[in-house]
Amino acid sequence: MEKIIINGCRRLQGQVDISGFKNAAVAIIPAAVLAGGKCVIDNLPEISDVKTLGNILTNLGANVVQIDDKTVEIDTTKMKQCFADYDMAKELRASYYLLGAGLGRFKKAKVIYPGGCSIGTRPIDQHIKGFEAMGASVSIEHGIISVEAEKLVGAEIYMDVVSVGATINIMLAASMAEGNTVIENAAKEPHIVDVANFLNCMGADIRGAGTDVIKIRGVEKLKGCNHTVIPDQIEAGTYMVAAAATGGDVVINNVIPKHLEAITAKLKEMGVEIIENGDSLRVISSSELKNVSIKTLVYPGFPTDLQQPMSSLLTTAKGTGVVTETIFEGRFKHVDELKRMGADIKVEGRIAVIQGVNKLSGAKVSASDLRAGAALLIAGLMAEGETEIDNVHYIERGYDNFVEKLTNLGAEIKKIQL
Ligand SMILES: CC(=O)N[C@H]1[C@@H](OP(=O)(O)OP(=O)(O)OC[C@H]2O[C@@H](n3ccc(=O)[nH]c3=O)[C@H](O)[C@@H]2O)O[C@H](CO)[C@@H](O)[C@@H]1O
Ligand SMILES: C=C(OP(=O)(O)O)C(=O)O
Repeated sequence: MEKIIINGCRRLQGQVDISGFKNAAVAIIPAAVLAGGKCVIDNLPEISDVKTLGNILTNLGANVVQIDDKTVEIDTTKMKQCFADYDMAKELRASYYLLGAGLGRFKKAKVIYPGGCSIGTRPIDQHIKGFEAMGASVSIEHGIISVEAEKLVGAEIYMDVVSVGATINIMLAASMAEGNTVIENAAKEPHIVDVANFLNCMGADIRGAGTDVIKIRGVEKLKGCNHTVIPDQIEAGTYMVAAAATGGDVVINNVIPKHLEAITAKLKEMGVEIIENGDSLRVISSSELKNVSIKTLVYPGFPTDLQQPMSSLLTTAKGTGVVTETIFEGRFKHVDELKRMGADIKVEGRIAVIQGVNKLSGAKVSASDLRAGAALLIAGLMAEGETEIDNVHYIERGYDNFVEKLTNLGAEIKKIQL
């Protein structure tokens, strides 16, 4: 077992380079199944979700070669089917992208019902609705989802809820369906655009990604290609919050500032100075920050993945902040841990009311999920004394080399093996 130990109250200063986007990478790796050829994917984050997906593809007959720390070559030529190993696939939610990719290439696939972090229910009815509209039959038995189509045919699909996962899964399948697919009320997140760019580079014909209407003309065959994953907006946002929370002055490199507008606006509202310079943002905190309210929304709204880290920052901001989580009902599990550190937070359903206190104090806390872990890292950096965080494996699902990156910024943080 591993733990993180942080000695708090150190001002973060310096520069940090942001890695490739986890939530794009975990869709792009399964998408390589569609190529039936060799793809080279770089700027991948060094995180456990990426490693697990590489292992799943290897197990399915793909040749996955690590070229360097951030680059893999995936050759899916010899793959014959897409029935993912149960135990491997249950490690992460994103294994469900093998459904869309397998359906597109082999006209069938089997994957465990979504696993990953426990942040509330992760329904897939919109994915199923899309697959069925294209002529697939879908069954769920013993926790395994099976999809199969004699003929996959493009369709007009109106999404009842805006879903990132369903939009991507339908794009994957539709890329190799016969005829045209239109996804209405599609999600617009940056990772949708990145996956669409990857598919188009493989020879797909997708237009409109990044808007709420995506049009896909199915093609018979795709081919391998090279792709660079976009920067991780959530990792970037987490370091922005960490800088703000420690009275810091940090330059965050390799970002797309447009993807960070929601978090930038909120931090500015709190009194943080943010200076944009090309693909870098400099975050300069002030001694007294004002509390704000946030409401998680689909892109370009405030991302649910940053709600927990942001909540830590609000615990010592002056006044009252209201956090409304509209996407995942189980995303307040970090709150009890923050209270252990002295935070004043009341949760009522999907709303948390945070009353700013003077300081947090270090404590032994436990990460319940990936972004709860990020929230506790930030709280530990803010707190007086020592904070001990367990369940480090959750944080490693999504944060590339975070101990090294934070140490380089002046944090006193170490990982210990027990
Ligand atoms: C909109 C949103 O913020 N999506 C985030 C969500 O994507 P993820 O793809 O996991 O979640 P979705 O975007 O699919 O879910 C959005 C909402 O739609 C609901 N839903 C989803 C699918 C479905 O078939 N039926 C249904 O009702 C979900 O319960 C949720 O309330 O987590 C990812 C990983 O943290 C993030 O990268 C995404 O940005
Ligand atoms: C919850 C997350 O990931 P996943 O949906 O892959 O579990 C996340 O990235 O915050």
